[in-house]
Amino acid sequence: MSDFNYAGEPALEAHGLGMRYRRGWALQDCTFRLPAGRICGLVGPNGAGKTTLLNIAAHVLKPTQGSLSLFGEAPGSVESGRRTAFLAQEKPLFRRFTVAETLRLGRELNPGWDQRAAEDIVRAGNVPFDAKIGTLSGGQRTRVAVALAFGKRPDLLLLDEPMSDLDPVVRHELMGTLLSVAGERGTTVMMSTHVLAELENVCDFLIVVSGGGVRLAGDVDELMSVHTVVTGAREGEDLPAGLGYHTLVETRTSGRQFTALIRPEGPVTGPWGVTVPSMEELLLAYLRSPDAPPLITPTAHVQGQAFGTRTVAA
Ligand SMILES: Nc1ncnc2c1ncn2[C@@H]1O[C@H](COP(=O)(O)OP(=O)(O)OP(=O)(O)O)[C@@H](O)[C@H]1O
Repeated sequence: MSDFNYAGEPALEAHGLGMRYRRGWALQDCTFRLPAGRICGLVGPNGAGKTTLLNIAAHVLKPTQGSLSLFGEAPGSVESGRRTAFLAQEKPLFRRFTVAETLRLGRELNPGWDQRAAEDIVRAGNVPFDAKIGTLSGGQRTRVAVALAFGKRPDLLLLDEPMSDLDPVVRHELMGTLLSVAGERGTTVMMSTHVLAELENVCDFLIVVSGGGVRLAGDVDELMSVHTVVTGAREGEDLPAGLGYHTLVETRTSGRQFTALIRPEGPVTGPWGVTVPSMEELLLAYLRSPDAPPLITPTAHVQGQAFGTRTVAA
């Protein structure tokens, strides 16, 4: 995709967003936008602030600083509530309700409810409609929660590690459903996960948070196009001097070899092998190097963005 979508309404936009708990700041100075219609992977180490960010977007938490808007509206507004569905890690469902009663509640609470989509998701997992939620396995409960979220026909789906208790086959199937439903309806998805391999071929947008800040954000093709993996021989104990001309995200050495993920600042010249990183390589490099200079690409860039986040030319 070379024609990046800069224009159009952002589904989610954060300005100087910060959240302080008693123990300290969980998020600080987060500024980025997620354009509508994107499938966004939200990645970061444990305690990075992913759940906090999703909880602010879902109006579960109120930020300490800054603001976040969903389709231009505050998270608590009727309009953004109607357009957004949140699948939290805990999946709070009424244990005494049956599956059918749970879906009926979804139908009563949501004017645009899609009963068929919700039922199809439940049926695909052979979950009995007359079973009480409290008697279901963790994975079956997750399936019902996914059905509730999809049945709402949201414009924005916020998913906090949604598939963590699902077996690999079900995970794959529900991910496929997620993609096809989102593709059909143009739903924006923001999904936190630790399973990096799962994001490849699924996400077209990435946000990496670490230590409470945004380290990387943007369109996947854009991000790939400004990073390069370089491999070559070390010079004595040091990396080749020419590498220092570029922005180094991560360097690793093994024996006399080095591998580096760089953001080239010009032609990469030298006796080195040069390859395009995979999404997993890119994400791992940023996760392993929390001190790498942050990068917010134009698709994720908010007008008047604070100094300290570097942008690349369009
Ligand atoms: N209710 C709370 N009270 C105090 N501190 C909290 C609270 N919730 C989260 N934190 C702290 O805020 C930081 C960010 O937590 P958060 O749950 O947002 O991270 P995360 O990226 O979702 O982590 P994980 O990948 O482990 O789910 C952590 O240091 C956590 O201990």
